[in-house]
Amino acid sequence: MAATIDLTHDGTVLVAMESTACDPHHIELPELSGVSSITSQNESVDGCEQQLRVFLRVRPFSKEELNNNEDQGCVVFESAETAMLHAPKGSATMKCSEKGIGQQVHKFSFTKIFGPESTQAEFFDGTIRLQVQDFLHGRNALVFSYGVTNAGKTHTVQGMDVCMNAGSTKDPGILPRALDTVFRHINGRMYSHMDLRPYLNSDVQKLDPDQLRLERAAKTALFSMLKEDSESSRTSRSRSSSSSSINSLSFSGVSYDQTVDSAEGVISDVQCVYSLWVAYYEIYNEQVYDLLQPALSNRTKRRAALRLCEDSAGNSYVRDLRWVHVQSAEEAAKVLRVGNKNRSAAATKMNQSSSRSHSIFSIKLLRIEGADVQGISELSLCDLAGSERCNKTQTFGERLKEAGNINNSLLILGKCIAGLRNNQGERVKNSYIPFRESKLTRLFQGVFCGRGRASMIVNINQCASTYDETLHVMKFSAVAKEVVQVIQPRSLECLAPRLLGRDGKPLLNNGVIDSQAVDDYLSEEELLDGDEEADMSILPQEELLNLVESLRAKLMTERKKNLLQEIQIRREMGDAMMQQIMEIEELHSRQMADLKESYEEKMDSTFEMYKEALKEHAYQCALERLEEEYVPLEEFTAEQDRAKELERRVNELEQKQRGFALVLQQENSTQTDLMQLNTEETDSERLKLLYKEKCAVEQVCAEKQELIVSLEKRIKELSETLQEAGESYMEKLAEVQNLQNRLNYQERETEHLQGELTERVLELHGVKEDLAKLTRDPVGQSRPKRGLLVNIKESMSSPSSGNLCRTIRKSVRTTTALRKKPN
Ligand SMILES: Nc1ncnc2c1ncn2[C@@H]1O[C@H](COP(=O)(O)OP(=O)(O)OP(=O)(O)O)[C@@H](O)[C@H]1O
Repeated sequence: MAATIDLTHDGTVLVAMESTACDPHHIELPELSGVSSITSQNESVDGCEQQLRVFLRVRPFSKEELNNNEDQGCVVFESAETAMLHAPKGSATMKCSEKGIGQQVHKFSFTKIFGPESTQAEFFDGTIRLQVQDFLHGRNALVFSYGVTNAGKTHTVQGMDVCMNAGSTKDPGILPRALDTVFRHINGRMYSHMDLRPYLNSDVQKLDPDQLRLERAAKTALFSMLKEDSESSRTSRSRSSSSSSINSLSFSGVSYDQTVDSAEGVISDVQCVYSLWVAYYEIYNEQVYDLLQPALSNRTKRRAALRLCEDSAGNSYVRDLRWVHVQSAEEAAKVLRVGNKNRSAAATKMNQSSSRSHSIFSIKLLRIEGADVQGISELSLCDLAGSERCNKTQTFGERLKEAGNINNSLLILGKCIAGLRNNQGERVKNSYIPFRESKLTRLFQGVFCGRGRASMIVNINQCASTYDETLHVMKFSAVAKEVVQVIQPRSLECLAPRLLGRDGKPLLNNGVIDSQAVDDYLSEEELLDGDEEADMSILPQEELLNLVESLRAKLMTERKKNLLQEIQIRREMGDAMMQQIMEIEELHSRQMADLKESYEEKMDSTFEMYKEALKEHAYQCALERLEEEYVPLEEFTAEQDRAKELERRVNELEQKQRGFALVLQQENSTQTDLMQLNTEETDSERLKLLYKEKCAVEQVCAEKQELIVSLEKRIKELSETLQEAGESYMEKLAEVQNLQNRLNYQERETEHLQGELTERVLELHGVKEDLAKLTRDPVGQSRPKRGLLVNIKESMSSPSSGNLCRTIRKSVRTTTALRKKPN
């Protein structure tokens, strides 16, 4: 249950009381005249805001610690309210600060600081004496000690010898001193019978003679556990029957200052008598055990775990917890010693007598006038188990489990305190406070939320080796100090408790239970899970039947409401999913279009690139060849002219040769004639000339022939180069073709994906229809009520919603595939 926020008319934001904080039947009761006159002069006015009081107590070093060089000046006191913590070398804090994370020095302020030299008396007077006075004046009070293991919590709460389970207390702590103060205060006004016993959270039960006999026997049995000699018992009994006196106190170290009490104002109403009851229990491994119940078995020393319940107003109490009527401080001390014997203490590495549980000593004071109980108040002193780091303390097995539970409940206490702090202030957030997550916080939820005053004692040692843990505790206390408690007005808290008989029926007429009010105050959680922890046994049978009927009706309404809510949520979920799927689909199509476009662009550009490259290549090749075979034009023309000239001359010469041949033939024929006629000298000269001419012509012919051959060779080479260029062009053309084929393949794939998308859309329509059918289901159909989340999960796993899930999964797979594909 979270603390609610109340915005008052003047704009101040307060942490208001929880529903557990006030009793419906109490509200109806008129304020009692006798109560209002009992007002504490030292505390703040009722109904106001008050900061949680946080006291720091620093214990002195032991000899062993001094020998181990634990004194490194880690704790320095600046004033009576401020202390500085200096990180020692080697601590995690120092290492962090060396790396630039965090600081080496931390400053903390407290309501008051008590140094190592402070005495138990000084501490009591400066811290909870006022709360004890408040308790005597009818107000609830809670004091809890918090700190790492071996920091001195038990010493502070119980004192030197009590915490060691030894005999009498030499140097008593706040608990024996509180008891002492109470007994001195009510001295001479003790209610001599034990027939009025505390019941549930803040009610009183009238015991009949049988119950009374049992109560007496139980008390005797309890004290006999201490195996004290009969002499001392007799003395005790005689003292019990008489009024309490200073000499009767068992806490030998308590020194009593009469002036303090007189200054606080003694209750003027002499008609009032008091009955005092105490209980002593522990929370060990998240189980509540009564420290005053004998163990179930001698071997295991375990007792039955008790249940934590809530009364009809939501106030927590421990069911079947043993309340012992005490009539003197000595009896109270005995109760404490019996409980301490049973307390789960085991030696840890850091503390030879370490408390492994949160122990709570509760005192209930009944204010009786005539036959009526006018008021009841409770003072609880809680000695929390020490937080510890498991590796440092070398914790194993059972000890490790204990440490885990201890640390967890302290963590939740821290969360609750931080939650209370966060829920107050200017910009309030009504955040959830996890009171119900641990037994400890559940028990004290009421006090934290205004049903009394709480104060915290922070115990620390100054050892360098536990510096980091100590710093953590100090940080926790800094948060706690910011918590502002809004204390309920006395008019609500100090009203008379109900007086109930053996069968639980209220004995007072004006204490009639308003079933409607109970209905209103029962939380929804209790209604739904039928938790056995809401104790209804206090209601009479008729009321119970009415209550059951009204609860059944309420349950039906709740179920209907839940079903409608479920349908609404399903519809909203369906719409949200549809919206999501549409968005995914749109995204897909956009991605596909983009993809297609980019592929096309890529292909075009690649094609263009290859084309360009091919052209370039061909051009380059041509250029190279041209360079190799380049002949200037004039030279080529001149050469051609020469060739033509030579050809012409060859032709001329050939004609001439043919002419000569004819001539020679003719001359040969005539030569025979002339030979006879001409002289031999002329013939030979002509022949020589002709022969010379013939040789010259033949030489020119041969030259021309060579030139022709070389030209033909060049022509052949050129045609080969051309052929090569053609082949490489063909190759490039083939590559381009290949790329074109790939582009076609990609296009086909894109079409395929689009087809799949269309299929998904059709499936979606199917799912939408399923949802619509679901929505049309009749509202009144009874279904097993197992919680909204479970039903939603079931519906999601049902065959109809299976399609939806598959669709979503497929969509997600497609998206993932698409994301991967482009690369
Ligand atoms: N103010 C003090 N003066 C002298 N001795 C002290 C003081 N406070 C604590 N000590 C001693 O220190 C030791 C550890 O104290 P104590 O057992 O109270 O620690 P604790 O915090 O209760 O430890 P745990 O959480 O493990 O039970 C005891 O021997 C106790 O006597």
